[in-house]
Amino acid sequence: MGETLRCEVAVIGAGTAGLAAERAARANGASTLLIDPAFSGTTCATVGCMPSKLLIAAARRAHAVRTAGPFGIEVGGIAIDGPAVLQRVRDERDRFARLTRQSFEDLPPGIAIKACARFTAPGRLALDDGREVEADRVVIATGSSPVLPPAFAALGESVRTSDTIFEMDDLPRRLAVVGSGAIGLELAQAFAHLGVETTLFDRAEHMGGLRCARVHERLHAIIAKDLDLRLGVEVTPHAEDDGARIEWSGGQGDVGEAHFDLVLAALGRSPQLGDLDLDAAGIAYDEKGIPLHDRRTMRCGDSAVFLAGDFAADLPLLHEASHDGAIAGRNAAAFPAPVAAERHVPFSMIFTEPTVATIGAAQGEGAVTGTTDFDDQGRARVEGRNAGLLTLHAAAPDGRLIGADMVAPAGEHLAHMLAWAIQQGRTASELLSMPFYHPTIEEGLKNALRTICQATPIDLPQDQDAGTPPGA
Ligand SMILES: Cc1cc2nc3c(=O)[nH]c(=O)nc-3n(C[C@H](O)[C@H](O)[C@H](O)COP(=O)(O)OP(=O)(O)OC[C@H]3O[C@@H](n4cnc5c(N)ncnc54)[C@H](O)[C@@H]3O)c2cc1C
Ligand SMILES: NC(=O)c1ccc[n+]([C@@H]2O[C@H](COP(=O)([O-])OP(=O)(O)OC[C@H]3O[C@@H](n4cnc5c(N)ncnc54)[C@H](O)[C@@H]3O)[C@@H](O)[C@H]2O)c1
Repeated sequence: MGETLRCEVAVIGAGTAGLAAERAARANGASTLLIDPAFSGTTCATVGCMPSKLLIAAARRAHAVRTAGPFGIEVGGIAIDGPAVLQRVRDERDRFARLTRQSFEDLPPGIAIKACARFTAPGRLALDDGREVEADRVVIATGSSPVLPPAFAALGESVRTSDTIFEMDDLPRRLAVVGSGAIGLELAQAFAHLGVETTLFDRAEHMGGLRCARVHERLHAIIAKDLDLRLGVEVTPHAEDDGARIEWSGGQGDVGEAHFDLVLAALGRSPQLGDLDLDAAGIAYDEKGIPLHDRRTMRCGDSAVFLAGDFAADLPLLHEASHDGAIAGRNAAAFPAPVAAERHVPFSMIFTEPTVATIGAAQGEGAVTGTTDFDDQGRARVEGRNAGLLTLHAAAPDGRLIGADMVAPAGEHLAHMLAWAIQQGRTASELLSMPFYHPTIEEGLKNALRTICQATPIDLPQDQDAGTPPGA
């Protein structure tokens, strides 16, 4: 029998969510243990947010240079040095991962336990090094991993997921990206802008979780200019000596096959259940194995188990993982009197050019929708980034903003502004009372806001000008 470690709060998984949970539990006075088999860095730093944004940054440079012609700037002989692009991605990524690992070293002695955990009973964990943990409360924060169905796994060396794509030595010549969610869209466009001949497939007709059909139509037109886009198709992969052959067929008569050097499977992520053995934890879970929990407390039923991060499969995003962790950690420490937290407005972005974002509620019954078209918006046109559409949804009768869908230039800034306004319960009229600098992309929002004002009894504030300066 190995050693038994005891604590008030044990956190399983040292990713963004687990680190936040341990920090919060300790700050609230609990004795803690943080258990992870690797302590190699978070998904965000090692294979997620940061390497993907680094690749996108290189792609943006390449795209900007290639599209400089209309500004009277001719750049001849553009050469993309694939190994150098990927090396910078890894070098910068490794720096972020190193900083994350340093934060493990800052943990008080004895808290980090390098092992894989599984439940043997409520409040009891077996570690794979033979030790046991007895904890009054447990936070599960084991994250998620890429889905790779057997037909794709059978491609061997010719298939990559986001876990392995950044380890390539060089860019492929022809790439198939299967899955047009956040990962597929971001990486397919980035590789295409880096000169890789790219085809993006999805069995669904809709990309990137956009809810508004008009915004999706605009996204479709933008992405289809960058790469070969095939939505609504079933894909069958076949291994070949020097890559893979993809056969596809769809309801619209889109049938074909092509050879690719590499396939990127971006088919979604599933929670890392591993051999946690949730039955032994004494908690109820759904058909996918996700424990039933309350998002405001992150507590599973009336048990002493809490969830945080991608494992909870609510909104698998970085800012939600850290918020989950803070809520779960505090409540695990405060047990048995959990505090219900206000959750952020649901808010997700996809870092394509232009940016895709969905915020809050979709266009629904009773909602008033205003639109901003960026195809001819002043500042967007000045910058040669005039492509995109934004729909802004407000509740009747007061024009309180409730949600937005967009594919928009400077979308990451617009999306933040709107997410904050929506979370604060602001009305269209209140936003129009704020200063809008000229000429900016933000100014474009006025169109959508004014439409909402006109459709509600609370019209444009009387002390605000209703005119439009040139290029607004
Ligand atoms: C390619 C990609 C790009 C992304 N880009 C963005 C983005 O731009 N913006 C954004 O907001 N989000 C993005 N995300 C999502 C974001 O990275 C995740 O939501 C976030 O990292 C989840 O953190 P986590 O703590 O839940 O999981 P993780 O960081 O994965 O941590 C889970 C930890 O649990 C450990 N573990 C697993 N099983 C056990 C066990 N049995 N015992 C002990 N430990 C265990 C693992 O070793 C790991 O360290 C991206 C994700 C990917 C894949
Ligand atoms: N910018 C960001 O915030 C960002 C970036 C990347 C990832 N992420 C996070 O990572 C999560 C996972 O991303 P993802 O893109 O892998 O998942 P996803 O669930 O968003 O998209 C998966 C896509 O694959 C398609 N698909 C599944 N099986 C298929 C098959 N056999 N053939 C064809 N198409 C198939 C689905 O229809 C879907 O469109 C996201 O939900 C997001 O939370 C966030």
